[in-house]
Amino acid sequence: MSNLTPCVSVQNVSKYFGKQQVLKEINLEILRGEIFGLLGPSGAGKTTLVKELSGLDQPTSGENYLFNEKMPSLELINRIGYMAQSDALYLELSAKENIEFFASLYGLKRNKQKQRIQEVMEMVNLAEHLDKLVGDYSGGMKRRLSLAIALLHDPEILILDEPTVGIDPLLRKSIWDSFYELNKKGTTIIITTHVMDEAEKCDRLGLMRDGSLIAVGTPNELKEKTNSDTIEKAFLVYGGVSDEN
Ligand SMILES: Nc1ncnc2c1ncn2[C@@H]1O[C@H](COP(=O)(O)OP(=O)(O)OP(=O)(O)O)[C@@H](O)[C@H]1O
Repeated sequence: MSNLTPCVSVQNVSKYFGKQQVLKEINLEILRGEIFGLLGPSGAGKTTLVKELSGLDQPTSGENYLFNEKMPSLELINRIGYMAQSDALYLELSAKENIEFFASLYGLKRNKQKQRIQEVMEMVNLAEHLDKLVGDYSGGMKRRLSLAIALLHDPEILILDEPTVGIDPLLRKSIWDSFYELNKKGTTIIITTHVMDEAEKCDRLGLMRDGSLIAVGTPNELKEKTNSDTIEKAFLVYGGVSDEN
């Protein structure tokens, strides 16, 4: 649960790719210790926004701050864990070699590496598959390995771009259990999704459409304010689409 101190502040952020405006004057604060979900259809701008928060891209105008530091900031790299939508893994190497590579990038000390790698691989249920070539992993296994890599350095903010795509419901539940576990220990989690049941698991949600943040609140607030019994219906109301016809 959050302690009401913002750790992320998005201030008047707009982003253009050529002439296309994909983020439209976004203002948002994410609190320390919360699980914050960005929900919206494909193309809404979720990935663009989380990439900026991870320091991988920059706004055309406006500013993003993490821990009061303007992004992108090299100094913050070790405090952020980012899991991209597509896996950035070396298919011709084993999972162990992949994860060791990232552990060295993060500067994890040799004696700590082994223990930490074991911990995160157990968390995502892959400890038995450490020596397998990643090229032989299934899609879901690759997602889980990417998640393990994002967790390696025990980041204070974990930014996850559709982390459970291609993962079966049972494993999705166990991965969400790990998120809750990390969150209990104080990790702030920012997650993009277009899965409604996943949105319900977040402390607060930001609803995005066509580059705009159209509403922010707890799942219950969003439903109550729109007289809706589901987040999906609330989304339609905020988006200006009535579902009654
Ligand atoms: N590097 C880029 N160059 C040009 N256009 C881009 C680039 N990255 C994203 N876009 C465009 O920006 C818009 C928003 O894309 P973005 O990936 O942020 O959406 P999203 O909400 O994450 O969608 P999805 O759920 O499909 O990942 C899309 O129209 C996309 O085509």
